[in-house]
Order: sequence, then structure tokens, then C-alpha cells
Amino acid sequence: MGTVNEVAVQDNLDDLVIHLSGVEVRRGGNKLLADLDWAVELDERWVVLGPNGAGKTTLLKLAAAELHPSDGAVHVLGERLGKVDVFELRTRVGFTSAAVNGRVPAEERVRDVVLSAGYAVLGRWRESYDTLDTARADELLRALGIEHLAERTYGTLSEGERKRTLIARALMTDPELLLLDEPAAGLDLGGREDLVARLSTLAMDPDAPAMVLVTHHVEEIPPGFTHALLLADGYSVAAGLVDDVLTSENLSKAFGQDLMLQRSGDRYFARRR
Ligand SMILES: Nc1ncnc2c1ncn2[C@@H]1O[C@H](COP(=O)(O)OP(=O)(O)OP(=O)(O)O)[C@@H](O)[C@H]1O
Repeated sequence: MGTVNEVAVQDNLDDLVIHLSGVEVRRGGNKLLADLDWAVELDERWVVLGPNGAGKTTLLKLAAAELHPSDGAVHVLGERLGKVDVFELRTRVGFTSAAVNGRVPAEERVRDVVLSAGYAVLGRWRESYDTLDTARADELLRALGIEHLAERTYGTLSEGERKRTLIARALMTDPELLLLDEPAAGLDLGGREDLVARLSTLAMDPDAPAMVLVTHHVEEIPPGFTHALLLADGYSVAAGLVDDVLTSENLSKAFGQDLMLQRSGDRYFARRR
């Protein structure tokens, strides 16, 4: 039985989707992340921004329980990494990234790419999952505007269609946490705008899971995202409410250039002064 204090800390952690305390990740003499504290609550939607090599993907891998910290403590969905079955934990987290994209067989049909995400988790409901899951997969394909591609093979899709398929797949298991690593990378302007609008709809849905989206561009921040973390060289430059964190000063500090941030309506734009 823990002390009163330990119980209080655990209660607090149970309310948090992600909690990092004094986290450091070291590889080959490099600090990929250093001295990082971060907390994500249930109803929050976070965007993580920072230059190439800042540690964004490393951070997402921690949140996806795909990596352990070298130092410090990481809690995901109330479970401490290192003390939990990560395979079980990963079924509660939806994750899309270039690496996931690379693992999908080209000949797999789009509906199956989405459906197969559920098999590991829902296998125990085998008697009923066929119809229910197919309906759920089709609903997600519709929500992402790709229902007409359900019978196509993944290898024949455009980059934008693949990104949307992977988001549908990540949502298939009803995750408690959705992690999106550069979902708009490689999309043309129309594709980006379409994806931003769909992610914005998702972000504003009170039933949607907590979200963390990694991006290189402030233009890709979907309206409805509430918080931002600015990383540079593995350190947090600023973290908190989007409007407090996204300032010309913070961006300039993170990217090491004199940048000017502008807001137009509910979107952000940045350029060098
Ligand atoms: N196994 C490793 N050994 C040594 N260095 C590594 C290893 N894996 C990653 N790094 C380095 O850690 C740093 C952070 O990598 P990470 O992929 O997290 O950055 P990122 O912010 O996602 O970058 P990008 O925007 O370019 O995708 C990079 O400088 C990278 O080269």
C-alpha cells in the first residue's frame, strides 16, 4: 500500500493521458530529449513543433510506448513505461507515421488496412466483429472522405489518400490517445487543406480521443487544437495553450531565426522577417 502522497500522485496520473517527468532519451552519446516535463489531459489536443532533429518523433515514440526513456518517468494512460505490458498499452493508442505507412502491404485493400487494426484488440469478440467492424471501418472511411476507395489496394493510393487511410486505421480501435506524426507531409495544398479541415472536425469532437500532432509548419495546425509544445535540440522551448506558446519570439528561439508569426482567423502563418 502506498503512502497518502503516492496515492494522490497516482490519482493525478490517472487523469492524465501522457505524463513525462524529468525525461531524457540518449542514443550513441546524443541527447535526443533532455530534462523534459510534459502533461497531456484527456480533453486536450496538442501540436508539437520544432526544427528537424528537435526530438519530435522521439517524443511521439515514447507516447506510443515504442521507446523507453533513458532517465525519468513516462506515464501513458496512467501506466508507467517499464512497469506495464507495452503490447497491451499500445492497443489503447492510435499512431500514424511514415514508419506505419511503410509497413502496410501494397496489395492490401483499403477497408482491410482499417479493419485489421481492430483484429488484435477485438479478436475476442470474434462472433460479432465482422459486421460491426466492417460498418465501423466504413464509417471511418466516410468521415475521412475516402469511402469510395474501400476496395482499392493501398499501393494504388495517392500520398494524401494513404494518410487519410492511416488516420482511419488509427481510429478503428477507439483509442484513448491519437498520435499523428506529420500527417500533412508530402500533401499538395488542396490535400493539406482538406486534411487540416478533417483533423479540425475531429479535434472539436468532444468524444474524440486526446490527440498529439507533430508538424513542421504552423500552417498545418488544425483549428480546435488547444495546446502546443515547442521543441528544439531535445529541450522544451515553450509549452502550454496554443496562443501563449505560438509567438514570434518563441518560434524564433526554437528555429534559430528571426521569424514572424501571424494569425488569420483560426489559422497561423509564419515567415522570416
Ligand atoms: N538511434 C539513434 N542514435 C543516434 N542519434 C539518433 C538516433 N535516433 C535519432 N537520433 C537523432 O536524434 C535527433 C532527434 O530525432 P527525431 O527523429 O526525434 O527528431 P524530429 O524532431 O522528429 O526530426 P524531423 O523533424 O527531422 O523528423 C536527431 O538529431 C536524430 O539524428
